Amino acid sequence: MTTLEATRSTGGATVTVEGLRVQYGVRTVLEDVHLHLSPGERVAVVGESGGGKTTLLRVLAGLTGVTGGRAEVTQQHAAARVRVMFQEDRLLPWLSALDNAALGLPPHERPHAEAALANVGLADRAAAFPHQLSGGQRQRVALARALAHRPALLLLDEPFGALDAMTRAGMHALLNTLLDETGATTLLVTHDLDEALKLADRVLLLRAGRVAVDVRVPGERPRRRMLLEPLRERLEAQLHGAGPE
Ligand SMILES: Nc1ncnc2c1ncn2[C@@H]1O[C@H](COP(=O)(O)OP(=O)(O)OP(=O)(O)O)[C@@H](O)[C@H]1O
Repeated sequence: MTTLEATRSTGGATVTVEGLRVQYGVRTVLEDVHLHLSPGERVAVVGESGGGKTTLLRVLAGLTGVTGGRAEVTQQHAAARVRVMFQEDRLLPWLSALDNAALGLPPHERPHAEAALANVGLADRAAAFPHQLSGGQRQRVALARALAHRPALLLLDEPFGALDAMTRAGMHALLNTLLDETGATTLLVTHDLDEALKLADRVLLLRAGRVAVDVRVPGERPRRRMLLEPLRERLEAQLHGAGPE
């Protein structure tokens, strides 16, 4: 088994969201959201702060209940494996990088964690504890942990928000390679339009709890930045409420 085979998911999940409504008390955070993700599709969700991005991700993770409508994550008509990666690495300080990557896996699946750690370039730091690793390395362990579970749906909530620009660029390249290999359906919440355009095939813009824009990113990956400039400018304007929808 090669390391990439070990972390390859069994294909991507299908996500179906219909008429989704989420309220916290009297406050409506998501309203009449419709969304369909095909297996292997990569979608970025952008939008103003408080627009409901994280809430949508949490609904798909099963962490937040819905008030109305439905949200389903399936694979071949069964519930699909879902993993979430957050802005904070959420590593346990008393566990080694490998033990963190293997957290929650049954013992016979531990080789998947070893393979995932190798895939993020940290095979030689398997015995290191989180405090002995840089911020970028810790996020790579967090990514390895998510991938070791071979998720059919990978949910990323501002996963690189706390990293410096250089480290973030390295993570983008790594994530693109690993996602190509795993085939997982991916939903990325980000504030960074460049990150969205680099990693996703489709960008959703949430405004006031609704999908205001749902646009396909043109061209094949890796995409030339210059070709994306018109879409970037359009999304930038829409993000700040200035552009037409
Ligand atoms: N558990 C909760 N109880 C009450 N209100 C909440 C809860 N979680 C989120 N909210 C509110 O719901 C709204 C949407 O929050 P959410 O985190 O989904 O937005 P977001 O688009 O991800 O924002 P940001 O970009 O700032 O992270 C916000 O106004 C937030 O204060």
